[in-house]
Amino acid sequence: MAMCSTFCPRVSTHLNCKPFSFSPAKTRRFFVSFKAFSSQTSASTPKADDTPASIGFLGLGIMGSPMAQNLIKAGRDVTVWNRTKSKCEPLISMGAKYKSSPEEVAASCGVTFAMLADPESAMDVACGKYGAAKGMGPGKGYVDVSTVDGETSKLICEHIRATGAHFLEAPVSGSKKPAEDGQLIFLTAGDNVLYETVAPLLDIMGKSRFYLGEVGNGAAMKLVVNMVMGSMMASFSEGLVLSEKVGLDPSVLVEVISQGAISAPMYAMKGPSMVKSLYPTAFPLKHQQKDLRLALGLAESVSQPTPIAAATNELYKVAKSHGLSDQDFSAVIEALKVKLQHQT
Ligand SMILES: NC(=O)C1=CN([C@@H]2O[C@H](COP(=O)(O)OP(=O)(O)OC[C@H]3O[C@@H](n4cnc5c(N)ncnc54)[C@H](OP(=O)(O)O)[C@@H]3O)[C@@H](O)[C@H]2O)C=CC1
Ligand SMILES: O=CCCC(=O)O
Repeated sequence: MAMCSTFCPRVSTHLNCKPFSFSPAKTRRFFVSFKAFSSQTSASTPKADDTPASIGFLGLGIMGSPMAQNLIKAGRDVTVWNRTKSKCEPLISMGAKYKSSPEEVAASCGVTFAMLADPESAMDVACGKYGAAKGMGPGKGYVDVSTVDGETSKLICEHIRATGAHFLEAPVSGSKKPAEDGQLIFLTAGDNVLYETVAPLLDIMGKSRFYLGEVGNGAAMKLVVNMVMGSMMASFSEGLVLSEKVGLDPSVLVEVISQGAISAPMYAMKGPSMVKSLYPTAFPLKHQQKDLRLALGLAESVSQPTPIAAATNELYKVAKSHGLSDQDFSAVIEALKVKLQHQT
C-alpha cells in the first residue's frame, strides 16, 4: 500500500508493551502502544499489509476532517461522507472519493471510521435508514471514534456485529491541533482482531493507542478523562476571574500556574486567549457539556458521587444558555462573568 514518505517513520516504529492488569478485583486486560523508538515485534504487532485497501470516513467536522486528511496524506485510499456535503470538498480535492450515504461508504470500503457529534448522530449514521450498518458485512470493520456513552456504543456494536462485521470503539483524547498533527490518543475497545487490523491507521492519526477490552470501556475512559478536563477548565476559569477581581493580573496567574505543580498544557495553551476573552474553537463547549452529562450518567449507573462534575456541568449549561455552544469550551469562563438578572 502506497504511503507518503513523511509519514512512514511513525507508522513502522512502535513499542508494544505487555498487557498489564488494571484492577486486582477484575480480570480485565489492558494493552497500550506508543509511538516509540523500537520496532520490536510480538504476537500483537500489526502488519501494515493487513490493513484494508479502502478506508471510509464519516463525519468531517473539526476532528474528522484533519484525521481523514492525515490518512490521505499517508497515501491511503479514502472515501468520505458528511451530512453537509461542502465539508467533503477539501478532502475530494486532496484525492478522496465521495459517496452520498454512510451505507454506500461502508459498502465500498474495508473499514469505515465515524467521527460524529454525539450519541444521537453516531446512532443515526451507523444504524439509520441509509446508515453504515446497511453496507456492512463479513470481513468489514466499523470504528467509531466519536465520544458517546457506553450504552450507545454497545447498541451500535450490536447492529454492526449482526451483519457479520467487526466493531471497535475508539474515542480520542486530544483536540484540533493534535488531530492535525497526527498526535491523538486512541482509547479503544471491542473486537481485538479489528484493533490489530486498524492499528497502522490509528498510528497515522495518533501518537498512542490503548486497548481496553470490552465495548464500553473505551467510552467510559474517554468520559472520565473529559469529566476531569471540564472541571479543571471550570476551576481555572474561577481562578482567572477571581484574580482579576482582587486586582491581580490574570496573565501573571497563568504564568505562575504554568511553573508550578498544577501546570497543565491546557492552561498554558488556553490561558492567554481566555485573558483576552477570545475563545477560538478547538473543542466546542456544547461537546464538553455533552461529555459532562454523559459522565454524570456513567457515575449514576454505579452510584458514584461526582459532586464537582455535577456543579461543573451546571456552569457549562449556563454558558450554553448564553449562546456559547459553538465557542471553545474555555468560554465557560463567561458564565462566571454574567451578572445576575435581578442584581441591584
Ligand atoms: N473538537 C475536539 O477537540 C474533540 C472532539 N471530540 C469528539 O469528537 C466528536 C466530533 O467532534 P468535532 O469534530 O469537534 O465536532 P463538530 O461539531 O465539528 O463535528 C460534528 C460532526 O458530526 C456531524 N453531525 C452532527 N449531527 C449529525 C447528524 N444528526 N447526522 C449526521 N451527522 C451529524 C457534523 O456534520 P455537519 O458538518 O453536517 O454538521 C460533523 O461532521 C464529538 O463526539 C466530540 O465530543 C473528541 C476529542 C476532541
Ligand atoms: O474531547 C475532547 C478532548 C480535548 C482534548 O483532549 O484536548
